[in-house]
Amino acid sequence: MVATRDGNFGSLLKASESAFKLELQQLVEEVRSGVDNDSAEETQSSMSIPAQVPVNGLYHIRPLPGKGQAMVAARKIPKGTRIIAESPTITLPGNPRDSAGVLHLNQLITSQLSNLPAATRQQYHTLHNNYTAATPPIPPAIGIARTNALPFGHNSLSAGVFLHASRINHSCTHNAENTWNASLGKLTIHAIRDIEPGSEITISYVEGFKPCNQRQAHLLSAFGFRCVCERCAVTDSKRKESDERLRRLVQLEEEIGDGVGIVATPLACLRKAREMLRLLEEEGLGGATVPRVYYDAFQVAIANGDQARATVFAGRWYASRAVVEGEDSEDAAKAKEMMKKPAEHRLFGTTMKWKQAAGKVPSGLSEEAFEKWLWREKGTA
Ligand SMILES: C[S@@+](CC[C@H](N)C(=O)[O-])C[C@H]1O[C@@H](n2cnc3c(N)ncnc32)[C@H](O)[C@@H]1O
Repeated sequence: MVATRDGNFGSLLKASESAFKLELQQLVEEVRSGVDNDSAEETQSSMSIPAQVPVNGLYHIRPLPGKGQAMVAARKIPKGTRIIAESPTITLPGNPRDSAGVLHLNQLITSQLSNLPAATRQQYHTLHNNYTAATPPIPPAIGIARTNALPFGHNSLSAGVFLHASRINHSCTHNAENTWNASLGKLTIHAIRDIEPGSEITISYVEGFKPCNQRQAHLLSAFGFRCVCERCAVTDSKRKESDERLRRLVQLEEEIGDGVGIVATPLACLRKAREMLRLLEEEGLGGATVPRVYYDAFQVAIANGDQARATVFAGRWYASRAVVEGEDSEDAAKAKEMMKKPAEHRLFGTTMKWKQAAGKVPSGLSEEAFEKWLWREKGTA
């Protein structure tokens, strides 16, 4: 069911006790300030109402031992569900942790906060501040921005602080992914695995394929905690295996990304893409890299004139992108277009080495045989 903001607020008012009047007033302002959810059953404030009341029917925000506040699933959240779509409370032109101009940053944040309702301002100041003991001291508004800023997309310089999404803790085996939806102008959080009721909803604070010690160093210096997730709290030999997979993922990503292999050694490129998918699965990383790899495989096929395989890869690119960002994301729309018209891609026919019409996707094959065909294993055309 799609909930409207007014509708949610109206039902909350009816349900409220007078003791919550002030908090509900804060809630009005908070809801107006931009928390939204496509699949929401109800939208409620996590910070101003009792913790046992689920927000949007999907999650609670409540404390967890050793982690401060956390976002916890209120019911089973299937893979691909949009858990939240939220407007930033404040926006920042760059990563506030990189910023040298503390005075300028403080002015930027305080001037945005001063334009917000008092309750939203108050809520901003309840967010976690990991920099209270910094030397030299830094203003709380900046400490909060540094602790809670989430980027507006992969490699984006801009970032924002969010009243709900910024409560999501980190895990290296995160079950949700944060992305910026440019057409909505909102940050979205999607479940990238099924999430059981009562389980914590987590995202990754670490970019790329960093080995365990680098992840730990970053999390400790930027966020002040030691990660004890299932990928970090393992035996030395398991950690070595994991680090080796990550090293190989970095290498494969670089090799595929150089662009030359797509036409010079396309078969090797396809093998590398397939190996990446296998390693990602072994590492339990089901996030935004998966659609990127399928896009690479799509490009290999289409650059060499194979519209049949390109169609299938575009379908997988689309499906995996829709899981992490939703069907309304720009990249999902592009993938959908390529599924229908692969020959319209700019690389189509760079060579016609693998020329094949779109209608030549084989039917009636077993799953195994289909995969062999798709990845051009020996003996398949
Ligand atoms: C963006 S905030 C997340 C919400 C925060 N827990 C709160 O209470 O508002 C980041 C901070 O949460 C805590 N945190 C996040 N992930 C954690 C984890 N896996 N283990 C322990 N603390 C974590 C750290 O204190 C970190 O600086």
